[in-house]
Amino acid sequence: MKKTGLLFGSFNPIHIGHLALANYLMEYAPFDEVWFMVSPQNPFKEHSELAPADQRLEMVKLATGIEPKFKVCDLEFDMPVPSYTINTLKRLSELHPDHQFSLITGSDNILTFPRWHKSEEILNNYPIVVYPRPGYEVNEANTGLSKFVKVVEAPLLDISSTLIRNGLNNHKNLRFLLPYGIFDFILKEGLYLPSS
Ligand SMILES: Nc1ncnc2c1ncn2[C@@H]1O[C@H](COP(=O)(O)OP(=O)(O)OP(=O)(O)O)[C@@H](O)[C@H]1O
Ligand SMILES: O=C(O)c1ccc[n+]([C@@H]2O[C@H](COP(=O)([O-])O)[C@@H](O)[C@H]2O)c1
Repeated sequence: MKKTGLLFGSFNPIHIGHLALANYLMEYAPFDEVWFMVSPQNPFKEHSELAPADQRLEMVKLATGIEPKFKVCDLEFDMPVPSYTINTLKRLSELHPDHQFSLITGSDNILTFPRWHKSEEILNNYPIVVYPRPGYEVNEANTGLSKFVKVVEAPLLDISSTLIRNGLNNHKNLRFLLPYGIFDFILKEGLYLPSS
């Protein structure tokens, strides 16, 4: 069985915080592979704040292509929106019986987890690896999900896609907060600019 970590996200856009985390967990969880699952529509996010899904996917491919143990998954592109994680997990397990999937998620997301669609079913069937994000204190006791959730320490960069979008919106050059090639892609495609 291939131990596979699933990093679900909107990746709006992908930034070096995502890559650093995936890299660290690949080595220290450890995982044989980390799959970046690009969600076209997070059930909790406004459609209007998201760049087109195809361009977000393209950026994730561009950013991760250099690492053979990173895979990009567009399975949710052919599934109903919004993207409910339980449906994707079930589909993945059917398609890849030789993989043992774990969900990787930040403490920001685990705090809303009880409101996720069929969250109990996720808990009962998939290990969840949670890492703390600044401002979202979490430990095995306060998640209330202790039995199924493993909290891991990972070095984190205090960067978010929101910070990137806001900066770009203010004409800031944030080239080095983004994986190689992504800043140029964003400029070329005219994403996240005041006029777009
Ligand atoms: N700097 C970071 N370090 C570690 N994990 C991160 C970081 N930024 C995001 N993540 C995690 O990556 C996953 C996908 O995140 P997402 O695409 O929502 O990025 P985000 O930066 O949180 O975006 P936004 O600011 O738009 O909400 C989530 O589990 C999130 O917790
Ligand atoms: O399944 C749900 O009910 C659910 C509720 C909230 C978020 N999610 C998923 O969690 C992932 C993280 O989203 P984001 O936008 O914070 O990167 C993304 O894949 C969402 O579709 C899933």
